[in-house]
Amino acid sequence: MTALINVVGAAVVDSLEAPGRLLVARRTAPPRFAGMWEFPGGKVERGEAPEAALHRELAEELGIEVKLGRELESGDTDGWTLNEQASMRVWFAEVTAGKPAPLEDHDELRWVSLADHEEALALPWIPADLPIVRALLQRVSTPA
Ligand SMILES: Nc1nc2c([nH]c(=O)n2[C@H]2C[C@H](O)[C@@H](COP(=O)(O)OP(=O)(O)OP(=O)(O)O)O2)c(=O)[nH]1
Repeated sequence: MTALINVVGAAVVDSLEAPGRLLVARRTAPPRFAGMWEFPGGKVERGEAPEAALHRELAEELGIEVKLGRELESGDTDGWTLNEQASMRVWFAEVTAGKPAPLEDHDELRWVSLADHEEALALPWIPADLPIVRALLQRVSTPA
């Protein structure tokens, strides 16, 4: 699929080398997504590289700088399908500066276990994110 809207998201983990926890964020808007959990990130702007968009969104929304790790491959160059119009590419990331805070678009951040899959899966995620979360949990429990 060729997405009209390109979204980028971060799987912020405590350590890229040995991920044990994942940082998840609860949205405040729009109403259909408010209260649901997601990967922090947002839309890529015209002329912007996806990785640059992700750094920008993480600085704006959480006040952090990150080092990006590998991409969570979806099998599609556009990334993971969110709906008929939008796809999201997701990268692993580790905080290099700042302490994550819900500055914009979120009212709660939470570090969840990557070992106890139920902790992450029990959250009310944006429904389109669930296959991504499952793939991520699978990915981190399978050594490269
Ligand atoms: N950031 C993010 N957006 C997601 C996820 N899952 C999902 O379906 N989406 C959708 C929600 C939105 O329709 C779209 C991303 O839009 P956004 O509102 O986060 O983008 P943005 O920060 O650039 O904000 P704006 O341009 O709408 O003001 O992708 C996810 O895990 N993270």
